Formats: sequence, structure tokens, C-alpha cells
Amino acid sequence: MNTSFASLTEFRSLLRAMPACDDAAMAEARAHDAMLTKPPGALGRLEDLAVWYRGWRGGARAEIAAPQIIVFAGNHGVAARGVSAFPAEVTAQMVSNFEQGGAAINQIARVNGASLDVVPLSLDRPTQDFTVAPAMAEDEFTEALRAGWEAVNPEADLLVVGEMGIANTTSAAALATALLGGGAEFWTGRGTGVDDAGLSLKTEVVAEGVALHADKGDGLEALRRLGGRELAAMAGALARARALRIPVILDGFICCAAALSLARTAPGALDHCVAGHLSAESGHRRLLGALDKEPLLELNLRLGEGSGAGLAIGILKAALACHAGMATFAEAGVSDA
Ligand SMILES: O=C(O)c1ccc[n+]([C@@H]2O[C@H](COP(=O)([O-])O)[C@@H](O)[C@H]2O)c1
Ligand SMILES: Cc1cc2nc[nH]c2cc1C
Repeated sequence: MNTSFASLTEFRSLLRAMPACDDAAMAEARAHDAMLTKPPGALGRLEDLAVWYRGWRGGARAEIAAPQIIVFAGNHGVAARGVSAFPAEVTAQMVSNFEQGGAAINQIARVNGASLDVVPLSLDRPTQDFTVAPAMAEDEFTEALRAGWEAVNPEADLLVVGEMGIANTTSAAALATALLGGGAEFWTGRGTGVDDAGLSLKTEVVAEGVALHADKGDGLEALRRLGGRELAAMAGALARARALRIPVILDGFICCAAALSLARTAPGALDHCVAGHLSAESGHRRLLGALDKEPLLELNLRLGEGSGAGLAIGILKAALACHAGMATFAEAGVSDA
């Protein structure tokens, strides 16, 4: 399923016709795991990861040889409300930094053998401030979804989507509030590090946006109204990965808010995704709970860029190396229980 889409209606139809996990491949992987030279279950979640990965990729000796990291960047009209500790121009400045190899994600990608693509999305044209209008018009939203869809390398065997966008934790908190309820205070955190006064202003801004846009449609409509171009592109890339049966490691609070909008549009839309890490952003633990995902790492990161998920690539590579490379009890002449 590689066809792109021309409209939001077409994207919704694609979402509802996504491939499922291969149960037979998973059963075979589970049976193979049971023969490996270790007490049953002793590799803990590594065993589940290998089985899950093989369910999406098949291949008796699957390994991760071509992981792709994509960082999407967008600017937000709501930044003008003073919701971030940093000015909006940092988004474009960080894109230059990514391009020159100077950001954290450049180092994390290199160490983990991943390719890194940086996709700036109309940075000179911020979204609308969502407290006064929908963040994106339908054509802008479709264009951003499509940019994400098209950025995925069909040859990749693992995908990480990251983001850069000053004020995007405000968007992410608004999306979580609109789609999961619980109130703006429950979901609004400090992002790049706003102080107490900044946090109460930000919470008020989230509440205003949600009051204007909540209950106006499904997850995608919430993403159009309260999200941003980089969140929409992440959603488009997650959907394309599913169409290509490429497993995904989710990153932090913003990535998971974008993912939530897909899950709320098409149940099961995130079955090909695992959670890479628990961000220090306060709402992330609850958001992962709502997505029914358990993070692989907890390192107190709150950077974005795909950094936490990028670090988890190494864990997944190790899980598959064990699954494919370990001897069975019979091969090694080790006595079974
Ligand atoms: O990934 C996360 O959980 C995360 C948590 C806090 C901040 N960020 C990053 O910080 C920026 C958003 O923070 P803010 O305060 O401008 O909304 C954006 O570029 C994100 O990549 C990312
Ligand atoms: C410097 C800086 C780097 C980032 N990387 C992702 N989000 C970021 C936000 C800031 C402010």
C-alpha cells in the first residue's frame, strides 16, 4: 500500500484499510524464542520485542539494518502567546543545527547506525494561533500529513519520528485534553522549561483552545485544529510506516500526542509502534497509559527530536540479534529444563 492520498477523506480511508500483524510469523517467533539457550522469559521484554518485530516484518532471522529517523519541524502561531521558554526563531535555528550535524539527534542517530532526515515544514508560515482559529486549514493539514507520508523510506526496516517546534508542547497538551479529557492542568507541563507563571498562562491557553475546538470531530480533526505541521507530518509518517509494515519506536510527549490522534481515528492504528521512552514532560506517563504502551527507557529526557526513541533503537537491535543469533538448546548441547 504505497499510494499517497489527495484529500483527508482518502487518508481516512487508507487508515481504515491498514495491514495487520502476521499472527503466524509471531507464533513462529515465539516458538523459536522458547528453544534459545536461556531460562524461559529470562530476556524479559527483549523477547516480546523480537516477537512483535517479526510479526510485522516476518523473516526467520530478522535484523535491523536500515533504521530511519525523521525529524519534522514546524512553527506555531500559539507561540506568540508566550507559552515557551524559548523564542520561535529557535525552530529554524535548530533545523540548521540538525543539518550541520550539531544536535543531540545527530549523535544518537550515528551511534545507533540510523539514517537521519530533517524535514522543515513551511517554517516562515506558522500555523494559526489555535485559541482564535483552527491551527491549519484542511489543505494545509493534508499537505503536512502527505509530507510525513512521503518522507518514509520504503527500504527502512525501523522508523523513528521526532520533531522540533517551539510551543509544540502546548499543542500536544491541547490534543491530549481534547481527546482524553481530564482538564488542561492534567496535561500541561513545562516543555522547554517555563516557570510557574508561564505554566499557568500555558494551561489557560490550552484550556481556551480546547474550549474552542473540542468535540468537533475525530482524532484527525483535533490534530488539524490543535496540532501543528510537524505533528501532522509525524501522523502521516506513522500511517505510511504501517502501510509498509515498518515497525516504529515512538518518542516523547509530542510524538505520542500526534500518534494519539491516529489511534482515536482508527482503533489499532498504533499496533506497529512501541514506546521508546518516558519523557520528563509531566503528561507523558498518562499519555502512554492512554495508548496502552510501556516505555522501554526512562532517562529523564525532555528534548524531543526523536532522541529517546533513537536511543531505544539499540535495545531493539539487541533484541533481534539475540533472537536471530543465539543457539538453541539442541544446537549448543545445553540441557533443557
Ligand atoms: O519529547 C518531549 O517529550 C519533549 C518535552 C519537552 C520539550 N520538547 C521539545 O521542546 C520543544 C517544545 O517545548 P515548548 O516549551 O516550546 O513547547 C520542541 O522542540 C520539543 O521537541 C520535547
Ligand atoms: C535549543 C532547543 C533544542 C531543541 N530540540 C528539540 N526541541 C528543542 C528546543 C530547544 C529550545
